[in-house]
Amino acid sequence: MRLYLIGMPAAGKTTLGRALATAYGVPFRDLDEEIVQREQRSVSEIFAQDGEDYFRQREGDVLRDLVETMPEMVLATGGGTPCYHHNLEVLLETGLTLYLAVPVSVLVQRVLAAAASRPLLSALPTAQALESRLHETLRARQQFYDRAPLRCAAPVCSVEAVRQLVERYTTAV
Ligand SMILES: Nc1ncnc2c1ncn2[C@@H]1O[C@H](COP(=O)(O)OP(=O)(O)OP(=O)(O)O)[C@@H](O)[C@H]1O
Ligand SMILES: O=C(O)C1=C[C@@H](O)[C@@H](O)[C@H](O)C1
Ligand SMILES: [Mg+2]
Repeated sequence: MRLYLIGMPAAGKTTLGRALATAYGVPFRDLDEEIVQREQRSVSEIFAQDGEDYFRQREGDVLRDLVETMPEMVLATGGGTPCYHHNLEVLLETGLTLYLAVPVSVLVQRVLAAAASRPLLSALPTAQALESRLHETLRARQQFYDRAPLRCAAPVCSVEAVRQLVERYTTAV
């Protein structure tokens, strides 16, 4: 099986993705981490040195490479992945996509709690500025996220809850 997790920054894609991969006994991949490994520099460095367009190009290429080489995996995508370079079509056509729908208020708390790991977002001057930015980003991305066949709306989405969703979906289609 190929299971793809999409959603906003700090939605829990990496955390839940790892746990799901263990539960299903398939390899876990994190698209941001794959890009970092191949580029030998952090996401922030790539953005600062070569710009977002370059990052999005790399993101699309690495996604396609992973899909071609990994018949089974749980993949945590980057927050913007489904919104660029027809990546969403790649996801929808090659695996099962789950949208982690987490309220902006929860995302704000998580970003503030782990500021060091998200320098771009946590550089915003106030919690209100962060909240506005996340609302704005979500508004633009919702149309992409909503095309996922599976959605987990609780702020805390358990491995068991996802397994049931997947089971129900795969027996219904
Ligand atoms: N189900 C959960 N309940 C509570 N906290 C969680 C949960 N899942 C993740 N977190 C916490 O929220 C933060 C973000 O989680 P994580 O890094 O998995 O998100 P992400 O979607 O991969 O983010 P990014 O888009 O930045 O890669 C982490 O600090 C993590 O410990
Ligand atoms: O939401 C976004 O646009 C991003 C989220 C991260 O996962 C990284 O892919 C990068 O920082 C861009
Ligand atoms: Mg992540």
